Order: sequence, then structure tokens, then C-alpha cells
Amino acid sequence: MPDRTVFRGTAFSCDADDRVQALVDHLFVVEDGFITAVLPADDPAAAEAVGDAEAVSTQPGQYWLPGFVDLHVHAPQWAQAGTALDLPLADWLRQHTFPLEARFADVDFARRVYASLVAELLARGTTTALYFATVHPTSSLELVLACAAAGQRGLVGKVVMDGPDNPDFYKDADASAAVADTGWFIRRVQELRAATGAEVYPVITPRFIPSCTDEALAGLGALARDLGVHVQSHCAESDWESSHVRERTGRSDSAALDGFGLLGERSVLAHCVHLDDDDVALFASTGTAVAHCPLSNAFFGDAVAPVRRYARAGVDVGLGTDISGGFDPSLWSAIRQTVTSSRMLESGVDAAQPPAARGVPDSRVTFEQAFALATAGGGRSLSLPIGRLAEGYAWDAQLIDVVGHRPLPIFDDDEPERILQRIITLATPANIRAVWVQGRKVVADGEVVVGH
Ligand SMILES: O=c1[nH]c(=O)c2nc[nH]c2[nH]1
Repeated sequence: MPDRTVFRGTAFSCDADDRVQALVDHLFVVEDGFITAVLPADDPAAAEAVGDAEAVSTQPGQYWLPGFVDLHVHAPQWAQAGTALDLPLADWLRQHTFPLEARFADVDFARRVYASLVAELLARGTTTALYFATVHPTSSLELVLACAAAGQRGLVGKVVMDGPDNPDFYKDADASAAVADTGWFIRRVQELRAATGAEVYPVITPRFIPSCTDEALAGLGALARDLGVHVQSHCAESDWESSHVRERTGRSDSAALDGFGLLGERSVLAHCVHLDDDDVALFASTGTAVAHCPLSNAFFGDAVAPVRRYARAGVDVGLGTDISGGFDPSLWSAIRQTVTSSRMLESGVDAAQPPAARGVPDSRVTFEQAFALATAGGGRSLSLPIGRLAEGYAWDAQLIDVVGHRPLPIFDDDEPERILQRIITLATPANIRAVWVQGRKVVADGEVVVGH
């Protein structure tokens, strides 16, 4: 007999075309973690669908939302979140980030930082995260274990950095060691998943072209082809990074990564601020997704990524916090920043320019579109059945309370669509009362409950 629960209440979720729907007083039948039926509570078939299943109903002022999918998190950098963001990218990496990441050779330190981060993300409604760990294979496994213990869906990569420009204290020994360690890491994660059923996945993770040799990139591309696992890296992130790649390879960042066999349906590339039309077409034709990290781009990107243009070209796009290039672990903030940055891209930012010359037309992202990026867009980017409250999808959900101990300023009866806008713009972690990952409750009364 499958494990069966029926969740009842009003939900906000995207349809297959990314339009946000208000499903007022619906039943969500969940069997073994997946939604098997969605129907209005007054549907004649409702009583039969509920049967003798355990029922979980919302209270007045509570709503179901899909769990968020964070497509770009540097887990070790949680230990420096909120600091040093007044430096350019290359200096920030050398002076702060690489020395911090080197400390993750210490497995106990890694365990402490990773447990703290996973709990913080879950409490903010992030049910799935695509993580960079560090170059260390064993301590990267600690991040996988932290996800498994807390019940978060975690896609984790051991970072590859074998190039000559990396500091001696923080790099892979050489290309063949980097590829062999990645293979070892992938096998360990797959074994853990098979043995425990934990929702953990290995990810091939060349940091970015400037930190890897051609030999390592080609070796990782071959692994991706042979094993069919996810791939992540950074791409077209800043003027410095893009021109470094062009000088070294004679090609754009995305064309070079494609040449190494690193683009595909399961590839997610962070930032992608500086893509020309050929790059965008390459993303669309290979099924490669963009992890849009608007807060980090404000510090390091030198421009705003035109994500509406990418979406119109058929590219999968989701959102990332980019801890700690972005200081805020909340994907709620990433949604808001996506809208804000897109408005600045459309209107332009230099008041000395005439209005018609100042911005980029058709760049605005609405709050609902940004919500879709954080949910359905993230799921599509990872090619996983997550990010929507719809039949066939995992029950990854957040229970939002707008009237409880931290009420939102909703004083009159309001349309569901307006309530969603208020939730997206104003909710804080205090409004997230409970969180489920694949049918398993991982946050209750605002506190992480599993494995802690
Ligand atoms: O925001 C960023 N964070 C990083 O850790 C990193 N490494 C390469 N490029 C990067 N960008």
C-alpha cells in the first residue's frame, strides 16, 4: 500500500505554460511523495479520492506554495555570507573565498557549516538546492550527508580547480586527479541515494574556465557524456571572466564549454550575464539552463542579465541566491531582486541619458514571472518533476500563513492574485509555518524537524 496523504487548501502554482494559478480550496492527493490527483474540494469525486487517507488542511489565512528551487549556492561560502562584497570578483575570490574554501579540508568544520546552511535554506522554503561544495571529495560528501539528514533535495558537486592560476593551498593536484576524484564522488553519492532513498544527486562541477585546464574540462565533459549526471559551472559572468575565456580559447564562454561537452539538458550555468544571440541559441538548442543570480550580478556582473530575452528564445531559466556572491540565503529575496534588476535594465540607470536611449526595452520581469522562475523554472532547469503543485510532481511545498503571529498587512478580503503578490513581496521566514520535501515534513512551526 502506498503511503497516502491528502493536503487541502488554496494553493498558488504555475501551469504548464508558467502562468500562476490560484487553486482555490483544492485537494492534493500525495502517494509516496508524489501528487497523484489535484481536484476542487467540491468535486463529486473528492470523497472517494480522500478515502481513509490522512488529511492535512490549511487554517484560514494559510496557503500552499511550491517549495523553491535554488539553482546556485556555494555552500562553504555560508561561513562568509554578508562580508567582503565591496571587491571585484577576482580579488574577492583570491583574498577571501579561496582561503575560506581551503578550510573545508577540515571535515568537522565542513559538517558544522553545511548543517547550518541546509537548515537555514529549508526554513526559508528552499526544498531543492544545486550546490557547489569545495575541491575536497570527502568533505564535499558532508554536504550530501547534511542534505540527506535534513531531508532537503540536494544536488552537490565536488569543485574542480586544477589550473595554474589557482593558489597552491587550494587546488586539485592535476587534471587526472580532479577527474578521478569527481568520479569517486559521483559513485559515493549514487551509492548513498540507492542505500537510503535520500534525494541527493552528484553534479560535475568545473568551477569556471579560468580555474580549470583544458584537460580537466575535456575529462569532465567525457564523464558527463558517460554518466548522464548533472553539470554546473559559471558562464559569461563578468567582463573580466568573459574576456579571459575569449583570450584563452578564441571563443565565447558558452561555445568553449560546449566544445568540452559540458552543455546539455542537465547542465545549469550560473550568471550568463554576457550572452550574444549565438550563445542564447546554443543554450536553447542544447537544453542548457541559466541560473539567474541577480543579487550577486549587482556586485560582480557588470550588467543585468536579460532573462526575459533568454526566456523568449526558449532557454530554461531559474533563480539562484549565489551564496555568498549574494549575501542573502532567501530565494524570496532573489525573486524580488529579479524584478527590481529587470526594471532597472528596462529603464536604464544613467539619468544623464535621454529616456529612449537609457534602457533595454521588453526586459521587465513581473512578480509572477519571477515566482515562476523560482519554482517551475528551477524544476525544468534541473529536468526533475519539482517546482509545481500538479499531478506527477513531488509534493515539495511550503505552508504560508498570512494571519498568524506575524500577519501581513491584509486588512480586507482580497483577490487571491493580490494575496499572492503580497506574499511574494512581504513574507518573511516567520510566515513559512511548515515545509515538505517529497511528502516528508521537514519544517514544522517554523523549525527544521528532521535530523536536527
Ligand atoms: O559569484 C561567484 N562565486 C564564486 O565562488 C565564483 N567562482 C567563480 N566565479 C564565481 N562567482
